[in-house]
Amino acid sequence: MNTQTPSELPLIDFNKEGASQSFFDSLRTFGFATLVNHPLDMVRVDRIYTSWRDYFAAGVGSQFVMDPKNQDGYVTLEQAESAKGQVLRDHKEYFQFYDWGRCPEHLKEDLSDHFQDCVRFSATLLQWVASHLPQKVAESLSMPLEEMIQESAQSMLRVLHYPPVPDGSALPRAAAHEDINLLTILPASDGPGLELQLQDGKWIEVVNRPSQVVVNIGDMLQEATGGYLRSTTHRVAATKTEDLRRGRMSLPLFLHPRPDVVLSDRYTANAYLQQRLKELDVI
Ligand SMILES: O=C(O)CCC(=O)C(=O)O
Ligand SMILES: [Fe+2]
Repeated sequence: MNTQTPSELPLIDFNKEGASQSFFDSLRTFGFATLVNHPLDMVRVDRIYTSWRDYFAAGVGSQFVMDPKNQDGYVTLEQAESAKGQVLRDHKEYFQFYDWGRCPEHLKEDLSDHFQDCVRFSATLLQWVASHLPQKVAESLSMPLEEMIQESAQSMLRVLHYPPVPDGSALPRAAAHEDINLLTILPASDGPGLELQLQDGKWIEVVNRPSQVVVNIGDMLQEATGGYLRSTTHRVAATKTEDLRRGRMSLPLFLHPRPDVVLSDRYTANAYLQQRLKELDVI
């Protein structure tokens, strides 16, 4: 029997019979799954990239600077997080959008519509995950997975801009890290660079197809399933100079449970999040 992990992510058709099983298997093997024919509007995603690229280029007004208490708003290159254990900051700027949070009026409709679509889509994906968990793991959950996100004000959409990296510089775009949340919904970026780490330590490319959406497991889902579903280390690491000379946009939706949701004997979602934000030095 070949027990080696395959080295390429399968491309899963969201509407095909058996999609939920393929999705689950891919998450279990890679911590990542790639879907096509999904319900997200990719024309809108492209529009978001174009309008936000212009918005960042023009300079973000001080009224939108990130508020450390609420976490909504714009984070500058100088304030950007560094991945856990890293010294260098990631070379990125971003805007953290919550459905209750601040947003420039002319950019709000697309962002808000995309946010709502992602949350609806995620509920289906969480049902898919739940339907394939071994009984013992399913029974250990404090509540059904899709209930954990109902009425959650914590889910966050991040409009990310990685500016061109100067030739010869070693600035990381996004250094190796794991996501904190339950699931991350990542529609295709406008350029390559995303890589994930297999369990044997090898890095593989997450091929960037314009129509796809990538879904990955975050640490909270790992915690809630007692490690049955693992959150996978990933990074944005363009290696070609021509890619680094170009900026890059991406739009991850970090799906969070309500703060009071019990993830495990050790953590509520809120206790977990506060601990991780402290480690990242953002609070
Ligand atoms: O930009 C990307 O493609 C991925 C970003 C990412 O992993 C993150 O922001 O957590
Ligand atoms: Fe990530």
